[in-house]
Amino acid sequence: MVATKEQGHDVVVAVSAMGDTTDELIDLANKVSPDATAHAREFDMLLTSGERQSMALLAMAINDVANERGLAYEARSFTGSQAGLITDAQHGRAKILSITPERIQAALAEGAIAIVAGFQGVSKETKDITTLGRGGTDTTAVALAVALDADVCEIYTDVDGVFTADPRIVPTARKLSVVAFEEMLELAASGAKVLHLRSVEFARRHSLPIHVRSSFSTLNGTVVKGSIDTVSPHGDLQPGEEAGMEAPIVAAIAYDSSQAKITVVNAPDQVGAAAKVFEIIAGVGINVDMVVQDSSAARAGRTDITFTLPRNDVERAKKALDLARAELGFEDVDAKEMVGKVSLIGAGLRTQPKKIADFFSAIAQAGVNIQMISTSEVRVSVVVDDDEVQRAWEAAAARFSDVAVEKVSYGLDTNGDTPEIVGVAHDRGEAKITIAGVSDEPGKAARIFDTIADSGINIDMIVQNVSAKETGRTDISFTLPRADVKKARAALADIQAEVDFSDPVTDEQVGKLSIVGAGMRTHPGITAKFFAALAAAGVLIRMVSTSEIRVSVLVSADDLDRAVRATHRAFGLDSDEEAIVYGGTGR
Ligand SMILES: Nc1ncnc2c1ncn2[C@@H]1O[C@H](COP(=O)(O)OP(=O)(O)O)[C@@H](O)[C@H]1O
Ligand SMILES: N[C@@H](CC(=O)OP(=O)(O)O)C(=O)O
Repeated sequence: MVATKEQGHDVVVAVSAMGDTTDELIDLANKVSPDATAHAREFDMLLTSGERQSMALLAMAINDVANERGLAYEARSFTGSQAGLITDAQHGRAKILSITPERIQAALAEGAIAIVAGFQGVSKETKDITTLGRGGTDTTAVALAVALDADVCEIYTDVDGVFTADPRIVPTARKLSVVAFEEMLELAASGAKVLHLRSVEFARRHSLPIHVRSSFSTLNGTVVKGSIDTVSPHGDLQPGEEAGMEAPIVAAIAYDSSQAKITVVNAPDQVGAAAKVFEIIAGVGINVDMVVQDSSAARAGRTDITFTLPRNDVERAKKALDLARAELGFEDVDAKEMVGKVSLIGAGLRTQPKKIADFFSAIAQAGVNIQMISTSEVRVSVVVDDDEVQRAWEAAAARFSDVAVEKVSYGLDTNGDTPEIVGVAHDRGEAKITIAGVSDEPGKAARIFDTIADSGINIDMIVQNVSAKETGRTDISFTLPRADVKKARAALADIQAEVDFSDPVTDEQVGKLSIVGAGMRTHPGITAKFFAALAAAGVLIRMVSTSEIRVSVLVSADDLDRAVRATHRAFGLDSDEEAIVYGGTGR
């Protein structure tokens, strides 16, 4: 900081709490009150004190250095509220509405270093102190950088940058020098906690580069910048003025009617089954797009694996799979040549699930049945019958009026230079809920996810796999933060009779593993390679979901670390040197 200031730059610093301070404050609150978080206003007031300690102490330390060296500047600390960070009134997960950083600008104009307490703001409506949610200091830093029109936002952490995997799990992970915004979004959303998801989203909206680097060394870290997405508009995505700086944005509704879908019906649910299916497909040079698989306890050791692919490749894929029927032990290959995909493209979709629910409900109201779902931070896609694509798209476009509408076609972009994947991320904080026996009619998924969204729960993976068997029933599975399981079950119980499904089954012993990279759009066989690595490590895949540039699988919690290492190795990401983790837990 001092060095940067001495180079003639204006410097604003956002600080987090020291060490385990935030966790200690939470423990303290729990000792005083049995249900501390119920006192939402006071809980937030308490938690913001950790950052206030850091900012004041840091300002003193810098001022001492300046005095000692006879330098002509000072450091001044500001709370989030003093820095003009205006939020909505949702305690514990407040969203930034606007920033009016006049006091910071005045301090800079007087030559001071401004130090701002991270992770906090003040509610526009109630004037109460709010917090942005755990890890929110990254978001404070990026938001301030945007508001102050800074050249770059540097995020200091306890590793040298963003690595190809968490260096705590994979010591031979490699540091990436540059990562595109969409790739970083997928990594952060998949558990790479080195950057807070919301901070990446914020930076992407405003095209502000982030430099992730170590607090303990002066090495260059990782720069997050640039877009790989040719479909989604990027740059200055602007939400409506009232909605605030983090409001979800729907930038486009896209559709593609050149797809086909194949379901491998009743495959044995055992290690290596999915790997074999995709090895066969990759072997005939076909690139798959969406993949879903969900093994539910109700299916007694059997699972369906469904994927979409270019229509021209269907016959070839079906033939190749049929030849391997005996080896693979599945019952049937069901090919549907005429399906299409409708996608909602935008920003902040996952952290504000209401938009996803709206999308499903618009399609349901048009009487169109959803056959497959895939979700990511920047895109939600559904597969529907080809002759209903147009209708589904029109309904969605009407619901999200004022948005750009695009027609995109499926295909490979041919830039072969991109690496297959940039990294592997993992997450141990999720649980899986399966709702079996949902009748396969328009509107059911919409009702379920609308209810979950109303409880303020962010859903992660969603898999709905319409079985080729004519049962008229489907299973819907999704993953969510483990802490929200109780709330979700209560919400589901309320609509169980109305929507009509069997008792939801919860599994908390799960871990999620994802591979991320723009390269998977150009390299066929990535899914096969991923699944083969898991099979070789003896890891059973329990659920699969994909986005354009990510493949995620759910595995047993006990298998997670092993699975991460095996995958990292299989994609040739291991480095000869061990990464340095500088200690400290940084909470
Ligand atoms: N792909 C990754 N690259 C770098 N670090 C990662 C990655 N995935 C997970 N991490 C973890 O993120 C940690 C840094 O995040 P965090 O502790 O939240 O930082 P801070 O407390 O400094 O904000 C690292 O110590 C590392 O274990
Ligand atoms: N202190 C807050 C905010 C924060 O950003 O923390 P960290 O930088 O340690 O992730 C928390 O623990 O959530």
